[in-house]
Amino acid sequence: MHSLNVELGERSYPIEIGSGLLGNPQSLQPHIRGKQVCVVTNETVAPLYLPRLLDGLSGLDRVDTLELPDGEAFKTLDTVNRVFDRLLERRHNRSTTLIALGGGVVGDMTGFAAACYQRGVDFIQIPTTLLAQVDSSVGGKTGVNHPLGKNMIGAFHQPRLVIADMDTLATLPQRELAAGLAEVIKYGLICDAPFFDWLEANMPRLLEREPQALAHAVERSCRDKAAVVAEDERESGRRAILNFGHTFGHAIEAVQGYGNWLHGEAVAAGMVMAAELSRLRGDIDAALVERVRTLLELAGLPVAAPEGMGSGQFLDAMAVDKKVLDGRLRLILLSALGDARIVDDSPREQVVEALNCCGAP
Ligand SMILES: NC(=O)c1ccc[n+]([C@@H]2O[C@H](COP(=O)([O-])OP(=O)(O)OC[C@H]3O[C@@H](n4cnc5c(N)ncnc54)[C@H](O)[C@@H]3O)[C@@H](O)[C@H]2O)c1
Ligand SMILES: O=C(O)C(=O)C[C@@H](O)[C@H](O)[C@H](O)COP(=O)(O)O
Ligand SMILES: [Zn+2]
Repeated sequence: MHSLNVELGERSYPIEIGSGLLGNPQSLQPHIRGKQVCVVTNETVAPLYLPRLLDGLSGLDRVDTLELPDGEAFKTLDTVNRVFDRLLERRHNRSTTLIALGGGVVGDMTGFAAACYQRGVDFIQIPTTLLAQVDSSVGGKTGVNHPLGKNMIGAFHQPRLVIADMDTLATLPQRELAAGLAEVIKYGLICDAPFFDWLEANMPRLLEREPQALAHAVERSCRDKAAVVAEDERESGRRAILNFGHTFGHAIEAVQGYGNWLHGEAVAAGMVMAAELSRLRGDIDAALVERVRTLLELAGLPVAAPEGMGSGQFLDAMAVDKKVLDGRLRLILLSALGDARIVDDSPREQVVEALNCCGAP
């Protein structure tokens, strides 16, 4: 087992990465402060992993469970309200701990419920998708979507513990594995050039789910993310680099309808758009853009805009991005492999040209 720490003073917490962690009371129970927990999961993950997790929780006074409907389309306030209903029906108090068992959708909503319930209770992340293990379970961004924009309602609320049990990846559909690889590749691009080189050499091993390769990718990604979050917990500066590809990607998710393009797929295409824009500004060369495209394609990810989605639709949807300041788009662009920065002076025509390069007329 590998253990990392997210260093945030009194809000610091461990990320435990390994095999056989789910049903082990020793990995979980020392981190549960009260004697009550509510496990929030979904209808797909519950039959696969809830019984094993419940073994790891035996001995507590109260263990309630809640199964939410599955899918990005259900990442809404209405669904979070079902968590509040369950907690109130079962008289959970401020000493309760919510446990998110599932992918990023369950994690983001459970974290948001934990941030709000009785003004804030503990929560633990048990991510079961690659994307959630390498990204969404770490860093404390929680929330839900709005029809007009992705993750528009939310809160920063750090978990007390993250447990990434690598065994859960065995049942993940290949399309979901690829979606997680998009965020893994993101770390190489924004802050870890040697990791990008490693990914180029080892992508076939990851796609074959070789345990050592997957464990290395999860650990390295979590390490990279934890370092950025420790520097800037609430995204007042550097943390925004974790949004590389996301302004374009969130536009795709919203315009296509939540769940039609997976988050990781939309981010993959968005990263190519951001790389093209970086090239048009003269910051990186065409050879690096090709490396980005090639690696994403090798991972089985889309590298162009959805069919029929034009640059006008992109720009409209991108105008609600949370990074917009005084009406100006702020985009995360590359200065080099492994080096990203926030840019607020890209002319509209150049953004349109980058979109054109990626198949959006
Ligand atoms: N908070 C953050 O920092 C952050 C970071 C990145 C992404 N996100 C959010 O995360 C969400 C995407 O998360 P995701 O990619 O995990 O999607 P997801 O939560 O929808 O899970 C993908 C699918 O896999 C299923 N599943 C989960 N674990 C499984 C397993 N072990 N075996 C088989 N099936 C399994 C789920 O039921 C779902 O159908 C998006 O809403 C995105 O905005 C948040
Ligand atoms: O943790 C972060 O910070 C991120 O930006 C990680 C992203 O991968 C993630 O998709 C996040 O939810 C995007 O946040 P948003 O604030 O841009 O909606
Ligand atoms: Zn993301």
